[in-house]
Amino acid sequence: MLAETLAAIRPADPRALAEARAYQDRLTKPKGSLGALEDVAVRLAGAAGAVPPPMPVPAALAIFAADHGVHARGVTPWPQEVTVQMVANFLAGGAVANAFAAQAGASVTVVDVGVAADLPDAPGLVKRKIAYGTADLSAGPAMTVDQAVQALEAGISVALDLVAEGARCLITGDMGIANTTASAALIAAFTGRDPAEVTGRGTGIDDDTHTHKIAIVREALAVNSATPVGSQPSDALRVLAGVGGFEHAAIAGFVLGGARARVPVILDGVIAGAAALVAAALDPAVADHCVAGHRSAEPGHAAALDHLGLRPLVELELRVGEGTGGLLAHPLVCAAVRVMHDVATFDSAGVTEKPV
Ligand SMILES: O=C(O)c1ccc[n+]([C@@H]2O[C@H](COP(=O)([O-])O)[C@@H](O)[C@H]2O)c1
Ligand SMILES: Cc1cc2nc[nH]c2cc1C
Repeated sequence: MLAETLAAIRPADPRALAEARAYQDRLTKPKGSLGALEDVAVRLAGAAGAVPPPMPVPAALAIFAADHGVHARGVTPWPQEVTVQMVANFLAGGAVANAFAAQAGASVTVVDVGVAADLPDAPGLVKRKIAYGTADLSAGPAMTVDQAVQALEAGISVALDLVAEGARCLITGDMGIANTTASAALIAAFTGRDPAEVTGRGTGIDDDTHTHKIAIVREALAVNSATPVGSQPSDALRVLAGVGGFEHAAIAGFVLGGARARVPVILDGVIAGAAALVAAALDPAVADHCVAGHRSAEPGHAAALDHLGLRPLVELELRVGEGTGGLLAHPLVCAAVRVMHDVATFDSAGVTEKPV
């Protein structure tokens, strides 16, 4: 399924991109006056191969949940059980992501790809557990390449299923105590930045723990020979398996699945940024199908977005994950596309253009 998906992904359609850009300039507004929103609408036109692009509604949020062996190294103040407890909270509708999803009119699907506990069946829960958490990435590979592929394929099939059910915009979400450590390691590996530049404070840690966390990321990169990453897909898979998490792998698959279905994917925070680097290393064309919902407070997120060439729509110092930043950006993406559907042209409205 991974190979089939990679073979099916197409880059942005250059004709639709050019046509959308030219159309923006004919709408009744000064040229370029909608700033970055014009770029979003043009990007979606290129991704869909249509001008105007389809409205990105309804939206579907998928929260990929997993645990991390590196938790045992003291990289986060939170107990590992919070992952499974928050999964229950998402399913009961009580998390920030649920509130923001209600506001955005988005559905919420929770996917267990590696929580370190058994979960009872529940509406809205998709069970695709690969293992009960990863191994400690600072001691050796976090997972096998085979497990990484299984998690990628879980993400692809969740994306394709949501699109088959009618979703026309996919939003990435994550839950996993300690996953900002794996995110930092992936970002350092794929961007070549130093761990000290891209390792942040996650849910909130003191200076000593932050110094320790940077050292753990360095150990992880060294023990897994995770940098530099070569240009073959097998290199990307090896690095993902070495220092990633199951949710990173699944989110990378979710992004690939959206690109395959030509349905735009709004990326959330640093975990999604790290996962998108994996997806883009597997197929650079996926970036054309992504919108960066926001820029989180984690320093590695900006590094990931720069590497991907994506500009975040919202910057509110959010650092909760779950898909919250992606959900907040959804109405902006809708507004950008609606302009192309609803706004009159200078010709149709009889408005005089600026003399050239
Ligand atoms: O989305 C982000 O950029 C983000 C930044 C910091 C923390 N988080 C969330 O916090 C958890 C990981 O934090 P930590 O400190 O345990 O590595 C995980 O469940 C993430 O969803 C998320
Ligand atoms: C309470 C809590 C909620 C979260 N949501 C995403 N990551 C989280 C981490 C914690 C600790």
